[in-house]
Amino acid sequence: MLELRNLTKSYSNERRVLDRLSWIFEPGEFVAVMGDSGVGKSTLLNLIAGLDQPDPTDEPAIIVDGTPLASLDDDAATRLRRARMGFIFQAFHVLPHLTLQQNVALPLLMNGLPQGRELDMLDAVGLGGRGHDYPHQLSGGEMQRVAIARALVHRPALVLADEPTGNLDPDTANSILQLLHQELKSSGATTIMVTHSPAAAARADKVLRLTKDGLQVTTVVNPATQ
Ligand SMILES: Nc1ncnc2c1ncn2[C@@H]1O[C@H](COP(=O)(O)OP(=O)(O)OP(=O)(O)O)[C@@H](O)[C@H]1O
Repeated sequence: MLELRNLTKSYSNERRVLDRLSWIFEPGEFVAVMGDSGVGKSTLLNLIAGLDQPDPTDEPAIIVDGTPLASLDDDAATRLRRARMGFIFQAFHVLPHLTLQQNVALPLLMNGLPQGRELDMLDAVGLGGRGHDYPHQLSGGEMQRVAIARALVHRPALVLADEPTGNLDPDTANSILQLLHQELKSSGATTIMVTHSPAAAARADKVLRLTKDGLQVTTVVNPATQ
């Protein structure tokens, strides 16, 4: 589904953040990415999302569904991102001037898909009946639920999540993770979740631990994820 080949990223010719990282993400796999602060976890997500460019290499470094990202022009990359990816990023805030229903419907609108599924998604995340509310009327946990609904509404093949429970209390974080896990498994999306939380990582099928020297892989044996 997604292949990384010798993915390398340096900022301003200084230290390399990612150094020849290679990995294959299988369809439907839920993978947690962990590692020390500054090791390059968010950089990895940004590169996969096409929000930042890797160092140039001879062979393609990021291949999505067999297509090298670097072979796409800006328009084609935007279309791929819009149609095939869902984001749960702090930077992709829920838009304050749109209702929850309008926020969740945005990916449908942008992909020219029929409207309607946003209501099912709001129901699925426990916010059915609140579609006409505005984001400022929500708690932090509810806001994350909206972000999850919006990330999944257009049935993306690849979901990228950066610390989806980072600023939530443990109980809320746990219920959000449970919800995310359930929605991801029912949609069959490949998921890459950056997290510092061992509890969050324990829900994943695999944990990639980025280190300054390379990559360690832990396979999480968690009956709840099978
Ligand atoms: N735009 C940028 N310009 C220069 N350096 C950057 C830029 N973005 C990130 N870095 C540096 O790259 C390194 C990796 O950053 P990144 O945000 O990917 O780390 P992280 O593993 O996600 O960290 P954390 O767990 O603290 O969020 C850091 O040293 C950071 O300062």
